[in-house]
Amino acid sequence: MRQASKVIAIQMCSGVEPSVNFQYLVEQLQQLNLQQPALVCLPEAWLAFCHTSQDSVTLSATNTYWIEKLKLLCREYGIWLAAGTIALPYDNDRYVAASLLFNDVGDIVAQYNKMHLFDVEVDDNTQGYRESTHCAAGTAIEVVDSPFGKIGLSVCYDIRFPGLYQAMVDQGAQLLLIPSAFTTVTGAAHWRPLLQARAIEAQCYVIAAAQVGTHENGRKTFGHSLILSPWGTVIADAKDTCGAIQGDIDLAELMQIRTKMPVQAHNRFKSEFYE
Ligand SMILES: O=C(O)CNC(=O)[C@H](CS)NC(=O)CCC(=O)C(=O)O
Repeated sequence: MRQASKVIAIQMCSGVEPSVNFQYLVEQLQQLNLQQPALVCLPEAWLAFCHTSQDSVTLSATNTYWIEKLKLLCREYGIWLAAGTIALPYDNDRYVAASLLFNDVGDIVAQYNKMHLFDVEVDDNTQGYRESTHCAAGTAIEVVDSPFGKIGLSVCYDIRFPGLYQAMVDQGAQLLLIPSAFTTVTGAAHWRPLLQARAIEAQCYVIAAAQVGTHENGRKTFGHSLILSPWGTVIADAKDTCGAIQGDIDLAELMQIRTKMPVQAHNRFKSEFYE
């Protein structure tokens, strides 16, 4: 059995300028003084929380520059890094919201593109959200092995679609990453119960690094980055301040929870019960 390892979520109030947001990440890593193995998780749109989605398309053409710098950071600090989302090119007027996972020598070991896009009216003094205007939806789930356990990648609005998480658990997921930029209105009502439900029903650790506060682009986000145990317990909550929270992953505890309450084996909505 693998020993306990550290997971970290960095809560951010990203502005529009990548170099400023990147510098914030570097300062956080300098302060953290991490022991290995450690997995550092960043929020959705951490590198650039743009004024318009057209700006995200424009930036997507140059973001490989930052990806190369992230590889070096992983090597320098000996960390695994789940880099929230970064806009990467899709076609002339669309990007994909790519969630990249780097290992501790700076290799990209997984890329998940956000599947569920936030085309939603929210009573928060905005005109509503139309993410699909300039973002192309991902089409594939991503579960990947790591020293921390099997990691399933997802992003923000994905949290509302439990079928995605069931599919990742079917592929062996033990940790669910949910980098986010939740609205304050939906966050206050839904964020924590949704995350707890996914942790409990999937019997997985959940690491949800979030954006917080009033951003340079005028948006407001809910914060409360959370680390949850597979029992649904809140291990750490970043509340409404920027900075890092930490938790320990114990796969022996996860196995014990799954052995005592084998909900995956009991699930009547799996095809083997119909055939
Ligand atoms: O657009 C960017 O630059 C970064 N991306 C976001 O902020 C995304 C799309 S608008 N936000 C969400 O998915 C919020 C979901 C949410 O709040 C809910 O499900 O209630």
